[in-house]
Amino acid sequence: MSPTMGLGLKAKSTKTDADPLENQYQKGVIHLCDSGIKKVPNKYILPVIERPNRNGEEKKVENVNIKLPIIDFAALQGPNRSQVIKALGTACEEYGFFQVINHDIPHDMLHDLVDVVQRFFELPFEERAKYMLPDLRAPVRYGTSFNQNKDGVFCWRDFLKLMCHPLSDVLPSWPSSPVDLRETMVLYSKQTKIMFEILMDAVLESLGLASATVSDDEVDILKQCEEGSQLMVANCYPSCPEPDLTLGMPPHSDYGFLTLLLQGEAEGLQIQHKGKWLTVKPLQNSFVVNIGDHLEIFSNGRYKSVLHRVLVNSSKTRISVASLHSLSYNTTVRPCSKLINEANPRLYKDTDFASFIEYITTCEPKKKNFLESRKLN
Ligand SMILES: O=C(O)CCC(=O)C(=O)O
Ligand SMILES: [Fe+2]
Repeated sequence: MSPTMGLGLKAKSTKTDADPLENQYQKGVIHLCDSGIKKVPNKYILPVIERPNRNGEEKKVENVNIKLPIIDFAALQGPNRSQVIKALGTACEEYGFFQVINHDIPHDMLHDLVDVVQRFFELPFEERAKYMLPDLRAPVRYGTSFNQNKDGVFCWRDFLKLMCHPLSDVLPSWPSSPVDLRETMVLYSKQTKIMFEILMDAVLESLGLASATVSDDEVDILKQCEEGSQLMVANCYPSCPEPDLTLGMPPHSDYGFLTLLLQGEAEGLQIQHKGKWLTVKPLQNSFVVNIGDHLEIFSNGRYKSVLHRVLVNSSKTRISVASLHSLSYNTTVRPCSKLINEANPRLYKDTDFASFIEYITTCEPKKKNFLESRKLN
């Protein structure tokens, strides 16, 4: 007899009650949809409390659509910069999200990117499966759900993650099919990196850190961003027969400093604002930018990473491409010393990208639980 049984504790069942289709789900939702399913399998059905559109009132479109604060990228670099910086600071404090227009990334390039990503997701499963690697640090990773090794309920999403730094090291691992994928994604990653650096500079200015030599040891944070990490995540959310039962992505915050998101015409992204889920209205050729956990830490809580999630729909596949930027793998992220004083004591411990990866290897990512684990007291 096991030593715990006599104490009335339940012995762990040796019976395997694994779903026989578990293996199938690991292959992703595109694969699942290709098999012609008409209903959402239990594996994807959320508990009622976590489902979208729980009450009819949330369906009244006029109540839920939101136009995010707009940041004019061209104006940011012109004579009205100080006004734009002010608007940026307000957007960061009130929403944690903003929409960037008038940027200088050619629209053709955005179109080509979405097109090549779509063609990647349309490749035969065996071709995509070459990149299904369990190691979260792999420079290229194809997968499904949010964290398929940990998620109890699966999300209605497949993804391709590409690390972008250092490019010459990672590029040979990127998918070789479609043939134009590497070239298109390299061009795009370089453009988004430049845009990130310009936006970070503006964010620092909005925090009153114009000099940019701001970290404890007087290391230039912008320089660290320039040498930092970039992860591109292409998301595919196939149309779903019962979209009210599941989510494309669960509520989460992004780990880095800023995320630059390109979404197509299909709605789906929702952000949490004042306790409500609001749908971000897509604006053609613009970027949705949001604050990640590392910027929340760096700003010592002045700018907060905001929970967001993705709804799926029954009529069309949705594609999005997120570019996540932070410092390099082992560089410490800590609250900026100039933002700490008696009235604003230090709120967070030191962290880095490596600790985040370690955390999600061992815990189910839920909402902002990584950031919570970095809070002092
Ligand atoms: O697809 C979207 O709209 C959002 C994607 C997202 O939140 C992410 O990749 O972290
Ligand atoms: Fe996200």
